[in-house]
Amino acid sequence: MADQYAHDEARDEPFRTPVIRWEESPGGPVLTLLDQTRLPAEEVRLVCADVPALVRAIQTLAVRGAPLLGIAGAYGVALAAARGRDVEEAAVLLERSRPTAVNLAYGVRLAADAWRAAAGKGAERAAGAALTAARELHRRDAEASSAMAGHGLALLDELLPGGGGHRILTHCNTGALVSGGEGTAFAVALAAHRAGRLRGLWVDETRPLLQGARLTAYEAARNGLPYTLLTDNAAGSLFTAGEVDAVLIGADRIAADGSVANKVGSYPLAVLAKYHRVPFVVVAPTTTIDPGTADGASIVVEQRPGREVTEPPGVGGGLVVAPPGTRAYNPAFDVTPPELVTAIVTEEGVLSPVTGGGIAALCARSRQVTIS
Ligand SMILES: CSC[C@@H](O)[C@@H](O)C(=O)COP(=O)(O)O
Repeated sequence: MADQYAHDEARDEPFRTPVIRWEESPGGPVLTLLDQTRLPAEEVRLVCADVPALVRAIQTLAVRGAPLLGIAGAYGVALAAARGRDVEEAAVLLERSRPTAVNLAYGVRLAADAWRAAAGKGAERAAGAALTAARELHRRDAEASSAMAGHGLALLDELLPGGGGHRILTHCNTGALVSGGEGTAFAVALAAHRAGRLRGLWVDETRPLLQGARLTAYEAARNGLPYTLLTDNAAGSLFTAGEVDAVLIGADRIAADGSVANKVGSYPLAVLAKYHRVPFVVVAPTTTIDPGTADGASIVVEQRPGREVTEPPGVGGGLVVAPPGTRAYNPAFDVTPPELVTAIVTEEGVLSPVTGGGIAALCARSRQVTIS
């Protein structure tokens, strides 16, 4: 079955449009985003001149993925401050725009705290402080990416000592499109590829919005990874065929007990992995760990419009796949309990999710903003 992997020619050019960038324009500062709803067809630049535009971009998933949502949220606060808008109101709007990825609240609060701390020094200094906080988060996320890639590859090599190269299954999109750097789970696969130790990357298409097919396959192709796309419901047959050595996913929120919220479809993969004795590894920066959420049941899972299922926007545009009036269940995420998670790779090292106290202690040490 190894021949099924597609070997694409390496195409190393960067995205034509930055994933996220603060820019000065004649009308004032703007936030420039790569519109992820238009990928892979075209790389289109989306310009947000105010917070309502950024909130729309977040809710339509033009900008998405936990670490990038944090960075976008922080820049959003800086944008409101720089444009003389009501920063407290902007922070609330941004934080509420999507509920599950804790990074969004983290980024918003980081920049808002910096703005508040400098508020006594005048509007300009306070706006500058918010922007500095956003830039610092952006930079730290890039550093976290490379650290996670290193720790993740070392873990894979330890868990899978055979010399034949790793066959990794991944879900959703966790690469450069969601991060200040090269991402989370995808960055580990990329590091394995660069080290000559990636035999193949299995990419779940990730229904209904197809982040795997549209975005991960796009990033894999651009980086010359040996990858193969599959429908989400084909994963079971891959495990049965012994074609998966490890599952690598990202996370949107990790509760203090080690429960992991990630793109819907992650939990079934964890169950499959457990049954087939395959490591299930979560790769996430410490900003995704939330000591303020006690357990998996306390994680708020975003419910998205049923229309995304009955008329999937990424599938042929306007294609209707169910009879008119069909109700659809469309949670954006599911929660994997800690006992199904082999390890959590962070920039600080590898954690065991069964030591929930250890996770909370790590958060307390590494975070400047507490989310509760
Ligand atoms: C590093 S990304 C981890 C998660 O944010 C990712 O797997 C995911 O679930 C993203 O969901 P999305 O709804 O596309 O924002």
